[in-house]
Amino acid sequence: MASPKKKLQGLVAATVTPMTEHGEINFSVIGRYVDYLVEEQGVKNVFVNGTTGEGLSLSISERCRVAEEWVTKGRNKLDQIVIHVGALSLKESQELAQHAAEIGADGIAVIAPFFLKPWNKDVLVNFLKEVAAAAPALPFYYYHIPALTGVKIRAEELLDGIQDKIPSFQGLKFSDTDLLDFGQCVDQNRQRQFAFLFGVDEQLLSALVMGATGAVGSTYNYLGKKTKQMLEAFERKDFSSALNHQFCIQRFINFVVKLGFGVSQTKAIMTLVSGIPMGPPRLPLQKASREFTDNAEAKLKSLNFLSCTDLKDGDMEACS
Ligand SMILES: CC(=O)N[C@H](C=O)[C@@H](O)[C@H](O)[C@H](O)CO
Ligand SMILES: CC(=O)C(=O)O
Repeated sequence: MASPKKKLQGLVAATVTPMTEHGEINFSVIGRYVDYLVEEQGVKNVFVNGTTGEGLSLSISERCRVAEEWVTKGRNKLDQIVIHVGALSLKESQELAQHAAEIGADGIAVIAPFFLKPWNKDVLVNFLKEVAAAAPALPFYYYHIPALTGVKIRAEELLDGIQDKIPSFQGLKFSDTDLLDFGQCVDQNRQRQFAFLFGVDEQLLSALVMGATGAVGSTYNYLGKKTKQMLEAFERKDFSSALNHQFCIQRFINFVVKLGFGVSQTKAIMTLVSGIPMGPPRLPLQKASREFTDNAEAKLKSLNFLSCTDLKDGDMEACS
């Protein structure tokens, strides 16, 4: 699948990695997961082994097997499967990149190494370049997530001249709230066909205004359909509807953020909404509490985000 790819756009679900109660990867439900995303959420792109997928908590061989399962089960159903291959060890990252190419993934993404860190742009670009070179035919995306990596080199600075160093560079996954940096990434690269994928789901509308061409996020697993309504409203320049949709999504995210929201909670919500057992996360994460799940369920219902037969009439909060 190394032929030139059509641009990655629209929604991309950052997938969770299903696990058994004993903490082993539950490969057997990935086929159902693909069908759920496509049929129930209308989401046809996935980002595998990233933050939400606990990629950095998996062994290299587990990461390879998870990637293989998504590629196998997603064949002829998904549009694009991007594999996150970032690692602290350049060698491991290269091995994962090469593996992604061999199995026919559609792209690879890499975060900045975050223990021994690159302290300037040139060093970071050199690291990324070495990874990209292990899979030169695969579209390469830089995954900017400074709050988690602690690497705060601005994306705008990183993108300057990057294609000279990394010919397969295809875009940016921007998981930060600095819209000045994001806007300048778009503004300074208008002539290039880069994908600008935004990664803060609660602020996607602002990023669309700044020129985002798509979005990668955890909530598109279960709010994909809702978020598509916002994208469609934005496309037809119905900004007031688009804002209503964003506010509805924000009401949910704001609610769960206050309860404590992360990968564990995403797994619990996704289990609840899809009916597919995603299982607990792996240590150091802890399983979401029953109380969290009950509260999240009630909120999803009150916002009309879940099909529910016993909603009270005239529920003022419901979002259409
Ligand atoms: C840190 C993190 O996991 N960010 C995700 C993707 O980048 C987002 O999809 C968030 O989960 C989402 O925006 C909710 O805050
Ligand atoms: C959210 C996201 O993009 C990730 O899980 O990596």
